Amino acid sequence: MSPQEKQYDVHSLTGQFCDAGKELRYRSSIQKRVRFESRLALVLVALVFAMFTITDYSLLGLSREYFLLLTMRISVISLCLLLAFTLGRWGGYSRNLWLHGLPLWIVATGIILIVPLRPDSLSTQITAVVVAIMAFYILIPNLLTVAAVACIYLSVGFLTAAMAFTGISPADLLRIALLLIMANIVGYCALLRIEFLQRKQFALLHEERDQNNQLHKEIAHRKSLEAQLRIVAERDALTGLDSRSHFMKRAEVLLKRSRLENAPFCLFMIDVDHFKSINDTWGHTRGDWILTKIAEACVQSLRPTDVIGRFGGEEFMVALPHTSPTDAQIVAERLKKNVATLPLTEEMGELVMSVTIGIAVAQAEDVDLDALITRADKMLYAGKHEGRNRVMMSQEGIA
Ligand SMILES: Nc1nc2c(ncn2[C@@H]2O[C@H](COP(=O)(O)OP(=O)(O)OP(=O)(O)O)[C@@H](O)[C@H]2O)c(=O)[nH]1
Repeated sequence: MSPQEKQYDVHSLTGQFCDAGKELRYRSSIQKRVRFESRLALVLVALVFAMFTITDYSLLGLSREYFLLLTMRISVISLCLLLAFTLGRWGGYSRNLWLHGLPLWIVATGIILIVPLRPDSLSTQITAVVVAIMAFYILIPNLLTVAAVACIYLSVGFLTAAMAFTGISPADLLRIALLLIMANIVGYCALLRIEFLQRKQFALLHEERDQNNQLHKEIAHRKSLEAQLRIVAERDALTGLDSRSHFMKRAEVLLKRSRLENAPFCLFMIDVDHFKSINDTWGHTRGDWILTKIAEACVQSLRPTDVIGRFGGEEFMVALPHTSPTDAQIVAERLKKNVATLPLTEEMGELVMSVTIGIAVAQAEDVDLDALITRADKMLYAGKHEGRNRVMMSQEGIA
C-alpha cells in the first residue's frame, strides 16, 4: 500500500480513517450537513415522542401513571428541542462529539423509563426499541462507536427494565434479547458500510484535489521557468538592454510600421572608443561596470518609444521610429554628451568616456534592417577613422 493510500485507510471496525488528522478533516468537511441532519432528527424524535401521549391516554386514561408518563415525555421532548438549538450553535462535529451523542442517551433513557410506567404494552415497546436502534444507527448522524455504545445501553437497559417490571418469562426475555442483538448487528453493519463509503468518496475527492493542486503548481513552475528563459533570451545579462536577437525582432517591426505609415526611421550604431585600453588599465570588472553606466546613459538620452540593444562587446544599436535625420542627429549628440559627462569613480581621475555613433536613415527601398545596419556600420567606421568621439550620418536617404 502506497503512503498516499495509507493516509486514507479506513478502520474495518470503527469505520473511521486510521489517520487522526484525516479523520478530523473529514468530520470538519461534513460538519454543516451533520448539524442540519442532527437537528432535524431531534425535532422528528420530539414529534414522535409527543404523538405517543395519545396512545398513553387511550391506554391509561387520566391516571397517575399517565401523568408520570406525560412528565417524562415532556422532559425528553424539551431536552430534544434544547439540544437541537444547542447543536445549531455549538455542535462542531470534529470536537463536540459528545453533544451529538447526548440525544441518543436521553431518548434511550426515555424509552427505558416507559417500561415501568406502561408494563402491559411490552410488545409495542419492543417494536419501538428496534425502530429506535435503527434510527440511532442510521438516521441520527453520529460516529459508529458513539451510536453502538448508545444502542447497547438502550438494549441492556430495556431488557433489565423488562425483567424487573413486567414479570416476563426467561424464555421470552431471551427471545427479545436475540431480537435486539440482531437489530444491533444489522444497524452496526449498515452504518459501518455507510461510514466506509462516505470516507472513500472523501478520499477520492481529496486525491483528485491533491493531484489538481500538484498540476497547478507544476504549471506555475513551468510558466515561471518560461518567463525566466524568455528574460535570458531577450535581455543582455550585463547591461539589461535587449539582446541582439530581440533587438533585431523589435527593430524590424518598427521599421515595417514606419514604412506602412510613411514615417521617418533612423538607426544608430554606437561603439565605445578605446575600450580595450580601459580593460587593460582598469581590468575587465571595472570595464563591465563602465559598460553598464554607458548603457544607462544611452537609455536616459532616448525616448521611451526608441529601442536599444547591445549588439555585442562594446557596441550598441538604437532604432528610432518617427525620427527625422535632424532629430536623430540631435539625439545622437545628446547621447554622446551624456556619455562624456558620466561620473566615474575617484580612482579613475579625469578619465572621460566617449562613443562614436554612425547613423543610417531609412530609405524607401529598405525592406529590412540589413541595409540600414551596413550603412550605419560604414558611418561608424568613418567616424572612428576621423578620430572617434563623433556622430556621423549617412547622407543617403536625406532629402
Ligand atoms: N569589460 C568588458 N570588455 C568587453 C566586453 N565585450 C568586449 N569587450 C572588450 O572591448 C574591447 C574592444 O576593443 P576593440 O574592438 O579593439 O576596440 P576599442 O579598444 O574600443 O577601440 P575602438 O573601438 O577602435 O575605439 C576588447 O578589449 C574586448 O575584450 C565586455 O562585455 N566587458
